[in-house]
Amino acid sequence: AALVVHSRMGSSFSSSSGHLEKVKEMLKELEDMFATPTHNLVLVAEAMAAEMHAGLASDGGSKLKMLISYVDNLPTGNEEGVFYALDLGGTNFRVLRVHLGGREARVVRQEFEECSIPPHLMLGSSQELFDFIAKALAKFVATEGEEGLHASPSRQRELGFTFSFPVGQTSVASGNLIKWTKGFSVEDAVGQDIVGELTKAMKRAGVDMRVSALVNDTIGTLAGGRYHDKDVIAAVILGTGTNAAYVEKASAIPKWQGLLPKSGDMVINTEWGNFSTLHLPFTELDLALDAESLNPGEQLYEKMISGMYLGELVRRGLCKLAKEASLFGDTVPPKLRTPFILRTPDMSAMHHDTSPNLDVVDKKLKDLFEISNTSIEVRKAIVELCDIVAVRGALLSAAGIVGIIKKLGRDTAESAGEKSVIALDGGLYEHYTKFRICMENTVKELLGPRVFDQVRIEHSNDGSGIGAALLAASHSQYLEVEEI
Ligand SMILES: Nc1ncnc2c1ncn2[C@@H]1O[C@H](COP(=O)(O)OP(=O)(O)O)[C@@H](O)[C@H]1O
Ligand SMILES: O=P(O)(O)OC[C@H]1O[C@@H](O)[C@H](O)[C@@H](O)[C@@H]1O
Repeated sequence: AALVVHSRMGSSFSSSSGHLEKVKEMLKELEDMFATPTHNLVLVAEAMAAEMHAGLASDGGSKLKMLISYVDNLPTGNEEGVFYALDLGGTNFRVLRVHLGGREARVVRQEFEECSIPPHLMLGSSQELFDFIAKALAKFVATEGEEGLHASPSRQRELGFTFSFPVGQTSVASGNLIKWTKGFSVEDAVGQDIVGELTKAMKRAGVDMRVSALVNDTIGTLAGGRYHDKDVIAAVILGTGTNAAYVEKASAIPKWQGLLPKSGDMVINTEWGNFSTLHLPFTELDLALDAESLNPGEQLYEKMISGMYLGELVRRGLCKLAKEASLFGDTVPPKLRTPFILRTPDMSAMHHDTSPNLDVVDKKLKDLFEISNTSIEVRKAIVELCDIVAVRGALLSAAGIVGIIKKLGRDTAESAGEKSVIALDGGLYEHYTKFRICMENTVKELLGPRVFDQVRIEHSNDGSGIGAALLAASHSQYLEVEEI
């Protein structure tokens, strides 16, 4: 395979004294530990495709749950009316109102409110979490003006619920929470029907609304992406967590016991964050992060790639350099030991610092760790560490995407006729430029130019919100009535 060429700050860092010599040596060790050469990426991609097959063959057949979404037809573009969407992600929570105007008008109007999820609710009770969501929804519904009433007169409002956690769907509008991921651990919600929990909370909050679709955010993004581009076949989220969904042939799902859908398609939520293979470059930093996480042994691929964890991996690398190479002098600055104090946005800001004296790095060190008077060489070492961690995440994300393309048999010159569009979203993808560029370049390197010509990676901004509203519309209770 072609040599993967990716941006590396690399050799700009030179040593001027003994301790810097040790820092440089250790950075080289870390670079070797994090290395994912091309032949490795090819094996990771092949392992992803194989695990996808295994996960479709039987429940428990793979670390990839390959969850059936019961979404067997994606939006047509004809959807009309006012629909609501709730989008519960790993960091943010949004309520949306979308006025759909059908094929011509498309999205007539979209309003939304976003807020960060109070951290204590991520570790509290199910009722506290869902009451918070329902109360925010009640407040937002109250702002609906005349327009909404005209668009959907005397109808019970309907809602698409985007829920960014693994759910064992029992229908398109019901499903039981399998486990929490990222920073959530609301124990009494595990195993519960998420729609049931929300419906009870909406009643308590006086909201008269029906949940007509419960979808993972990757499915919402896929639906939102397909709404604008018929060639969208998969969606990937690189946000607080990471995941992918794609359109599978219903006949290629041995574990599917239901009737084959008319469309012949079934959207699958791969839950690829839980992917694992021997070909992943596990380092001591990954093992320690996993052991001390809320979900040890779970989501190992996600913990190497996604926004919740990249900054934490850099922090752990800095601790190692401080302890073993005296990066910041004879002691380890106390704040450096605080888990998750270095968030990925901070890492990204340092990584993208183009100032001659790396002033952004200097400011972050002061603001976050109360570390000052660092030399330019130390700051360059920190940027180099950010690059090592980010590049590995980008390379592994690219290998995952190529794995899906392989699973769909679209990685060969024979399939060159078919366009394959991958809808991408998530705050990490959207804001971490070096990560995004490295990932996209790597997909191209791994597929080769001919096949890559038929593959497009598109940013589907906020696809999951619109997508959830579209899926609510296409599964509306009123739709059946009209059809009859
Ligand atoms: N400037 C940034 N640089 C790098 N990563 C970022 C930046 N801003 C946000 N992120 C990452 O994106 C994540 C938020 O992703 P987003 O998709 O917006 O929300 P959610 O994960 O809740 O769906 C954050 O957890 C953070 O890790
Ligand atoms: O949008 P977020 O919060 O980054 O979530 C991305 C993924 O995060 C993973 O942890 C969840 O298991 C997935 O279901 C989800 O799609």
